[in-house]
Amino acid sequence: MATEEIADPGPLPAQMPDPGALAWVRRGEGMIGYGETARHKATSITDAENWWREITDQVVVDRELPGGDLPGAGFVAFGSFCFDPDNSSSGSVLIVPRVVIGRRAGRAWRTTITSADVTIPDALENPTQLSIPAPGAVSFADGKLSGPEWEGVVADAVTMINSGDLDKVVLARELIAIADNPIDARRLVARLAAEYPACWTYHIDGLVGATPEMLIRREAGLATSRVLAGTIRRSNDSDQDLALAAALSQSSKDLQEHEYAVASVARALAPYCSGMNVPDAPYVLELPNVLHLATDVTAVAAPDATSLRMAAALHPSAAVCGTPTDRARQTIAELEQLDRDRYAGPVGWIDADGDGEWAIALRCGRINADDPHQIRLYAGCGIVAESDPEAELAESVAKLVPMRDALGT
Ligand SMILES: C=C(O[C@@H]1C=C(C(=O)O)C=C[C@H]1O)C(=O)O
Repeated sequence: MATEEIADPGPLPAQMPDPGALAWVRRGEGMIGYGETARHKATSITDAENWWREITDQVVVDRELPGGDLPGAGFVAFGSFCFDPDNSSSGSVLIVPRVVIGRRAGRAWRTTITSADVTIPDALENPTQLSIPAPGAVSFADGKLSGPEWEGVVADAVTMINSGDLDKVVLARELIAIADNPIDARRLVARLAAEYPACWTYHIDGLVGATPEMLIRREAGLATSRVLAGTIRRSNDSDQDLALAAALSQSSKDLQEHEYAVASVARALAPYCSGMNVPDAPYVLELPNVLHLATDVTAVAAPDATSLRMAAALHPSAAVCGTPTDRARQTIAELEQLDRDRYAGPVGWIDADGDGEWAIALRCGRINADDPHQIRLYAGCGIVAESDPEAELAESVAKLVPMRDALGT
């Protein structure tokens, strides 16, 4: 394995040489990976962490980035995990690419990772950006449930919350997009990264999206988690958006939903950290399509608490599952009628020191590996006692906008 400093490569999404290339991009920084040195089909996040420890022990480092450590500039794996392996036909994966092109803090690098006798094909050595075909006309079909049927499921959840031991449950729905031409993840990555620079845009093994929610980032011993819960659709008018932001930050329904999510993160993180800071009140995170209540939790990570270990402890947080966790997970399995696949699971990367970023795979879709004309899009909403099914459906529609737009002409 060798890392060298390179001249600024330009926009990272334009560095993806083939539709399978891996991407992790935010505000122009991040990494593109291509080729595959190793792939691990993980049975759980903990299993992935064990595998990663084993292979990092075997790595021979020929060259490191001169002048210090930049997280990610070296041996890395990209990963994507199922939301609930017990209720999915899909699996989780950790991929070590052959080549990584990265940019961070004004520096750019190229890492080459090969196992003993693997040579890097020329096409991967010198990626040339071909013109990427547009998906053409795209039509949308409901998944198992239509919008009104999903509203019925939300109403059932509200009834359960009001009569039982469940406080909050996150219910999701899917939309199937069918395109005239095969859907190329590179085009989606480029568009999402341009439109949603504050989000983490990713592509790993057919799962592509731009998420605003960071489950856990570990960097040089500092752990950070961005918790989101409580959402309002934006208008097209900035004065009205200000009023909406004020309403959101005072809405007791949204504040309660948010509080459940923050408490679940703080509780799960506590055994792995010291000096945790949990702000008293959320701020409003503005995205082009929606406003979210947001809280950034920070803490000092214990030396052996790798980013994957903390992700295993945090997943599933109340932002994507509910409260109490087990009861919410069971309710999702009973009511949702959806294979969440890797939607709402951790997605991100880890380096040899255990630093890394694991976001929650939201605002995303999974390209059908057998038929790349199809992609399944997902969106979910936190349901609490005061939730209104019609408003939740509208919220899910707003959350589908980034992917729908990225697929558009
Ligand atoms: C579940 C999703 O989003 C989550 C649910 C939110 C909510 O209900 O307000 C807000 C952000 C996310 O934590 C999604 O985008 O699919």
